[in-house]
Amino acid sequence: MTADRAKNVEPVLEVKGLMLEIAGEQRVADLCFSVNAGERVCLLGASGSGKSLTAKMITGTPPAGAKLSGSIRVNGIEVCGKHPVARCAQSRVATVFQDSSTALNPLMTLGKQLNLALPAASADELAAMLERVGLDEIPNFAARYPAELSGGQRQRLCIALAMQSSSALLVADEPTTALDVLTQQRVLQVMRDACENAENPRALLFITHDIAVAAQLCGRALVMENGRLVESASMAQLLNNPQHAYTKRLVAAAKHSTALHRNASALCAVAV
Ligand SMILES: Nc1ncnc2c1ncn2[C@@H]1O[C@H](COP(=O)(O)OP(=O)(O)OP(=O)(O)O)[C@@H](O)[C@H]1O
Repeated sequence: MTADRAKNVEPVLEVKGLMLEIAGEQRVADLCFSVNAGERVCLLGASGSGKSLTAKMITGTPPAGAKLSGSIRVNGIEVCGKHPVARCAQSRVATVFQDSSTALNPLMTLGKQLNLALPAASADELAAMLERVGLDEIPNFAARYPAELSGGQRQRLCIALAMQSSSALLVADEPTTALDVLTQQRVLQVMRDACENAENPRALLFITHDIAVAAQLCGRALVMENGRLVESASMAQLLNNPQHAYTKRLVAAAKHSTALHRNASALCAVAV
């Protein structure tokens, strides 16, 4: 199968009957879903519901000793249980994880790491990339080491690098958690643009427990509870007519917090 045919005909990500067991305990059970090119899908769920383990199986980095079964196809190519370096270029996954501290080489300057990661990029292209994620105003950026950035700055750099990769699938696990609200908006826009790229539309699996952030970015939602998928719907359906008890609680809590924000803004307006 050619890359073009795979891109046009099959979903970029197709998960079927996926299971994961750690030390004899089932942590993820019978997952089935798919994500098409250009689609932004969020994976929601409470803490411990299995979102990160699902992301790790898709990216090829499950915990050591975990037992996987089922199927994960990226661009039509089976990758379940395959380490990232054993995957062919077409089936590689660009990733951004919650903790950016391990994604960069602590002993190499940022300039060197950018040149290694993107050898064909011109100085202008690198500057534009840094500007998109708000890192362009940091003095002596290229000469700094990762430890000389804040956690949020490191996270933005990792997001920018993932966006530059040619992978058709991006898996982002809580990528905006460490960011302030304005930077978060900027990063969401970068991810939106990467998926909507007309020449190379990407599929995004966005993992979060924050339904408000998910609603800004994603058109479709999957909800996990206790390692299982309990709801799958368009974002609009999920917000207007949640079906599962957990989703109902999540939506009600998000609406309550939005109402609180609205009241707080009204109070501020009165105070002024
Ligand atoms: N390496 C591991 N060894 C044993 N159990 C694990 C391991 N990693 C995760 N688990 C367990 O598997 C379950 C799912 O974990 P996972 O990290 O996928 O949750 P999550 O939905 O991403 O939660 P959070 O939103 O808090 O990040 C949890 O009960 C967790 O304790």
